[in-house]
Amino acid sequence: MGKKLNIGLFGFGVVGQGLYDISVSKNLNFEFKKIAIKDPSKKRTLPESLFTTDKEEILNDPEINTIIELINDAEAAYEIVTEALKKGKNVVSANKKMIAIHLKELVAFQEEYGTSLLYEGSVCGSIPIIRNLEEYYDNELLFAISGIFNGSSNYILSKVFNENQSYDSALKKAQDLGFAETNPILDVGGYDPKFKVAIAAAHAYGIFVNPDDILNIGIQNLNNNDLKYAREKGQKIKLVPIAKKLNEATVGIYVLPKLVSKDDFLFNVENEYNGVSVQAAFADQQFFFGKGAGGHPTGAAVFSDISALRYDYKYEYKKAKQNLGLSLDNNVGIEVYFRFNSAELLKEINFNDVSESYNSKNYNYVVGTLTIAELIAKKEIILNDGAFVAETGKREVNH
Ligand SMILES: NC(=O)C1=CN([C@@H]2O[C@H](COP(=O)(O)OP(=O)(O)OC[C@H]3O[C@@H](n4cnc5c(N)ncnc54)[C@H](OP(=O)(O)O)[C@@H]3O)[C@@H](O)[C@H]2O)C=CC1
Ligand SMILES: N[C@@H](CC=O)C(=O)O
Repeated sequence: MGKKLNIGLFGFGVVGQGLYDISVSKNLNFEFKKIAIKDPSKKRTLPESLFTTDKEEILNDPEINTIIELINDAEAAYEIVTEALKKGKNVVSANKKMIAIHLKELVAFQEEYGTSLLYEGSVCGSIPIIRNLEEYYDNELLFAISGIFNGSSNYILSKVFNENQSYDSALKKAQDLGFAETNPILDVGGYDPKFKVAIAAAHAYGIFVNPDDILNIGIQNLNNNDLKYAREKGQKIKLVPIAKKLNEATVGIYVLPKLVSKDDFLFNVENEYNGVSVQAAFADQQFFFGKGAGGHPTGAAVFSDISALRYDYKYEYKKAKQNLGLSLDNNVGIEVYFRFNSAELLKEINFNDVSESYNSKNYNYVVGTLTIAELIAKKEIILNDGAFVAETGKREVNH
């Protein structure tokens, strides 16, 4: 049955409540001793005596040996998680922003204080990708890991593409269903999948990358012309993060919308579902599919981490310990569909070549190749123009 866990839970929102619902369905020898929340005036589904707004009441309780951090504030989460690890408490978190920004330091804290931090729910909700990267692919050379890592933006894309709903109403539904981050620009702007791919890259390649160095352009400027372009080509638009090995020394990591064809597994990943494609040297391509957002799917991943802590499970960061010496390189060439409003913007963008160009009063685009570094340099003016960029995925461009 494993050792008894006395749990201090932080956060009783979508995921916290989802976790609680799951926990009452099975006796795993753990108990929620206290739950920290922010707003004491909110109505709760559990007795008031279980709740506190004082984090120290939990962190200083010697009986509480396990902290589950499920709050919607990355900075406060960092304080809670580091204090818990330093006090010898094991932690489960689903806070991808906090983990991606601080991962290197969090690994060091685990080693220094002999504690364990697990975060399966932080990457692609219910899909057990971190444990698979850690345990199953520990000795496998990985060429790439990519897919759909954000439930909200995929939900929006499904609704606008398949059901002709408006972008705004689809976003509102994703928020109402509890899929979206408190600030939804994290979802639609590609920040959330960037945090997730940065975490996955640490386990796939042993590199700890500052998320600020990774390109993220999302679906925030998508319009009907972009949808029409994809439909005419029999394709769909998906928001796709990728981490891919470029050579013996470098890895390319970025998040961009992508035009995907019927023969791509991602084509049929709809709504809040996520899909993770792993391209490995010997196993070849493998595909993981499951719900990427929502209280119960994410709660299930958190529940599995809690269960693993009963047996003192820790990530070993095996790829990082292999000292592969890999680093991020943004000098990656890609082909993009680039729809823009102002001709001035196009003049600012350094394309290596342009294979297709269309101009009319209300719709202008080019298809051409450029580097991720160029998109990073011009990201602000691209977004301010209302331009939309999507990788075509058709041409492998040498870098
Ligand atoms: N929703 C999803 O599908 C998924 C979410 N995640 C991640 O899980 C985490 C939680 O998300 P979610 O449940 O959706 O968020 P919610 O907004 O639904 O809930 C957040 C909870 O955190 C509490 N809270 C906020 N600040 C503090 C604080 N300083 N101390 C104590 N409690 C605090 C809130 O309290 P109060 O109730 O008083 O407002 C609330 O109960 C986030 O990191 C998110 O990115 C990960 C995967 C999927
Ligand atoms: N906002 C996130 C929640 C899960 O990580 C998403 O939509 O995927």
